Amino acid sequence: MGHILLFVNKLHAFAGIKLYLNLLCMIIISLLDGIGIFLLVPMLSLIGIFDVHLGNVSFTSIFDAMLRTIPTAYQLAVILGSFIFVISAQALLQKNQSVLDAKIQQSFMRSLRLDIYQALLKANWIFHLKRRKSDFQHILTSELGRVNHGTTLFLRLITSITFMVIQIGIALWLSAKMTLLVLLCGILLAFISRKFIKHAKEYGNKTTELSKNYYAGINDQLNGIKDIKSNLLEQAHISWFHKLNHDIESNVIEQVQVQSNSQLLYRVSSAILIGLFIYLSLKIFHVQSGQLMIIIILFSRLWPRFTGIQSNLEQMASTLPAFRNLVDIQKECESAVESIALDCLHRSNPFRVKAGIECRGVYFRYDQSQEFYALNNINLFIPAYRMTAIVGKSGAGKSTLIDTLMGLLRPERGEMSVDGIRLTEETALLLRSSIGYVPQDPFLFHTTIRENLMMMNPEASEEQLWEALQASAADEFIERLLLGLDSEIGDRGVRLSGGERQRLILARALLRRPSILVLDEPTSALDAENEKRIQEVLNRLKEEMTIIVIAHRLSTIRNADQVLVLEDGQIIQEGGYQQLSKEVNGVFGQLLRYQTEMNI
Ligand SMILES: Nc1ncnc2c1ncn2[C@@H]1O[C@H](COP(=O)(O)OP(=O)(O)OP(=O)(O)O)[C@@H](O)[C@H]1O
Repeated sequence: MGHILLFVNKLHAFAGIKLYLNLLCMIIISLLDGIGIFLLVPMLSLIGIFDVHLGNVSFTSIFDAMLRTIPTAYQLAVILGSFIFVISAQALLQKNQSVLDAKIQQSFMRSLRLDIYQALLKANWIFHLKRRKSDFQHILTSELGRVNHGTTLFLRLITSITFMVIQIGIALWLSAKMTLLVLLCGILLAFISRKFIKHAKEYGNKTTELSKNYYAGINDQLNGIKDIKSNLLEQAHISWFHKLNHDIESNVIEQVQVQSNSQLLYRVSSAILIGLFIYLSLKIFHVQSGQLMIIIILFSRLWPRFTGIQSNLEQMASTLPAFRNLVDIQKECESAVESIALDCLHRSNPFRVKAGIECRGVYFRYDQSQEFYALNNINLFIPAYRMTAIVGKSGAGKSTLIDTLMGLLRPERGEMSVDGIRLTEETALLLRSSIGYVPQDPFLFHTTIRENLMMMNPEASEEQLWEALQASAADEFIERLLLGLDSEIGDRGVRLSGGERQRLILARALLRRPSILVLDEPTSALDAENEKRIQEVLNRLKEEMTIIVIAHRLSTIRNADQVLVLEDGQIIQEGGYQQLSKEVNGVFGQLLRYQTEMNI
């Protein structure tokens, strides 16, 4: 329940006065509802429509006196007219309150969604490395939907409780003894129903787990659809999907069974109680028929409130795990938040590297409970306006080193500096704002080429776009497209070849006019002709920026000024390309030899 209260506090902080206005509306609606229904029968009996004895029902004397001032011929019309007025006023207010309710709720959900999304984007890279992406999708869609439902239920609960309290007040005024008896039964019912709430919470936990697996599985399988189809793995995945859906179905049916059991209990207990009440009223308390009529009306109004609240609580219990999930992820994101506000970064001037980047005794581990260091005592200097290449076998630590240089990963030990200034978490972020990054697995959005490029620099002119495209050797293939820059490139750029995607990503990175250009395997998907073009491009760009490039294809880095060879997280060789290629027994010489042999 603590988690729900946390959200209620948030809702309170968010909606403020509107929440109280909503509550006030609810109170007035409840009052009008109570007045309209409860008083109709006694009023009709006052003018002799019903032959019931109202006896000593205290409030009737007030209305009796009022009715006497009206001519008899108009009394029925006045009573029915008042009834219609009260109920219509209540309906009108109810309509407006429903809209206000929806507005509060929807704007609260919008702000919640935005908070979570921002928290996710502002969390540091190591946080993202440790989590499954599908968990975020699950939270931002399914879990937020359940929290939305939980918030609706909570607001409905407040309405029901307000309604009930007011109607209890009116009922107490009508007949204290009978009302207290109904209340006692209500409390008894709440006590018996505790186990239903507990079950609902358990099913809620199971729902969270199952929907998390569903999202993760779907995500993985859709990402690997080509793999599935090429390797004829369809049947295995369909079986997985079948089983998971069966589990989801069973969970929902069990949940509905528990809910319908509780509904059965409420209905049967309601019938028993009504029978018991009528019996007690007539045989033990000897109440008059007027009072009995009021008691029946009162009971039929109050009891559904009790049961409504009860089933509301059960449904809320099943949404509790989603609230907990959301709170946990937000807390985790907040504890992993990058120290500088992103909007500050946009306001600050771009950082330009003048001398170079230095690492001294840098160590990094992905898992601090393990002994394995992905970077182990790294000492290096990357000179500005030069091309530095990082090479090594698979798993040597190249990507980890690049991520550390970009400030995505923080060294566990050691120091990093730029132009002699020590890199803190804050300055590392500033440094990142001046980096253009071309990843190994280029990601493009499902939109036009133009929009994909403009994301990096929304103010770029047509001329600047083509300049970047020329620099990355992407101009020719775009000119050939029917819609040129306005061509849609499909999901993750699927309508382009691997090499075209790589060149487009390079153009996008160049649009930012970065001080440092970081390329992770920039030519892995290029043919020899385009590789040569990229080589020339990089050679030219050296004059404007510092270039760091990871390359398995060593031909790409032929013009590198410095080559760093990594093995097991350590730099085992460094020097110019020509110098290292002459050291035939060195790792670089070996790598070069393997590649030359493979190309023959
Ligand atoms: N997110 C991670 N969590 C745990 N260990 C990781 C993670 N990423 C990489 N590693 C480990 O760190 C080591 C260095 O990995 P890294 O990706 O830096 O190598 P690499 O040289 O870039 O390899 P490749 O050329 O295959 O991309 C490897 O042993 C790898 O298993």
